[in-house]
Amino acid sequence: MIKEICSALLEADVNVKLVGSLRKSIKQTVNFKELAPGVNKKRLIQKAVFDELVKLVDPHAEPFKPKKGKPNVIMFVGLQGSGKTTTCTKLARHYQSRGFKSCLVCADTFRAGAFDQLKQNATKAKIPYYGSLTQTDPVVVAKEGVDKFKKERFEVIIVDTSGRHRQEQDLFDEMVQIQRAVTPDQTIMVLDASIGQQAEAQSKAFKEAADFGAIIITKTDGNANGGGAISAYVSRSRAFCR
Ligand SMILES: Nc1nc2c(ncn2[C@@H]2O[C@H](COP(=O)(O)OP(=O)(O)OP(=O)(O)O)[C@@H](O)[C@H]2O)c(=O)[nH]1
Repeated sequence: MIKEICSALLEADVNVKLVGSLRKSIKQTVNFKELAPGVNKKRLIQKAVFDELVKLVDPHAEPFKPKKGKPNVIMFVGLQGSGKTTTCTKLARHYQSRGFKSCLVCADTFRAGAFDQLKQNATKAKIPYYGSLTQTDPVVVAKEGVDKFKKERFEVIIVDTSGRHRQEQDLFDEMVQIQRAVTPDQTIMVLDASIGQQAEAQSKAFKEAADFGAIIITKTDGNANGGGAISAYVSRSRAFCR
């Protein structure tokens, strides 16, 4: 059974070294020689695997929690099409349903249609939003939006930024400028699960530029390679957004 589980993890693009250490820890945890008769071995292995996987992604740090009664600015960064806009709205709804006055700011002036997309998502989710069809400087839009919502006493202000690649220095500089302008309490990097082992280099580049505090992995529903992103992430020892 352990062999099957390890094969499944390898198929899901989990780093081979991680699978090896996982296998070792499971074998140490489940000592077959000393098992009492009648013990359900299958259950025991399942629990050991589950515990090890949880340990693997445990950031050993308290996840970011917004504070009531004050503005908490969250900025999203990530590659093009990784799912930032979609996830921003999901997170805004998540906090809204937990009693936080939440809103969205579209600082993506790069992609035509980005503001419309955010508007559509936000309207559907009944989340107030801010953006501009005429202002081309994302730093200005981000600052205006955050200032406006702060004045209106919003508690969770989520800033969506445009997608960028680590090779695009100008876009990276722009991301840093937005970060300086809105001084977020938390920066979240969004990673598409299908990126696989590439995630490590990407997250390293983003970490060095924007110093994110958490990662959200998207599209785990449609792709079997989520393990690559997870293992790359584990190697960078960053906190998952929970
Ligand atoms: N299956 C699946 N699709 C998703 C998920 N998250 C986002 N998408 C889809 O992925 C596509 C890109 O998502 P966006 O939210 O626009 O990504 P983005 O990072 O804001 O894109 P840019 O602004 O161009 O950088 C859209 O078609 C989404 O519907 C997810 O968790 N699962």
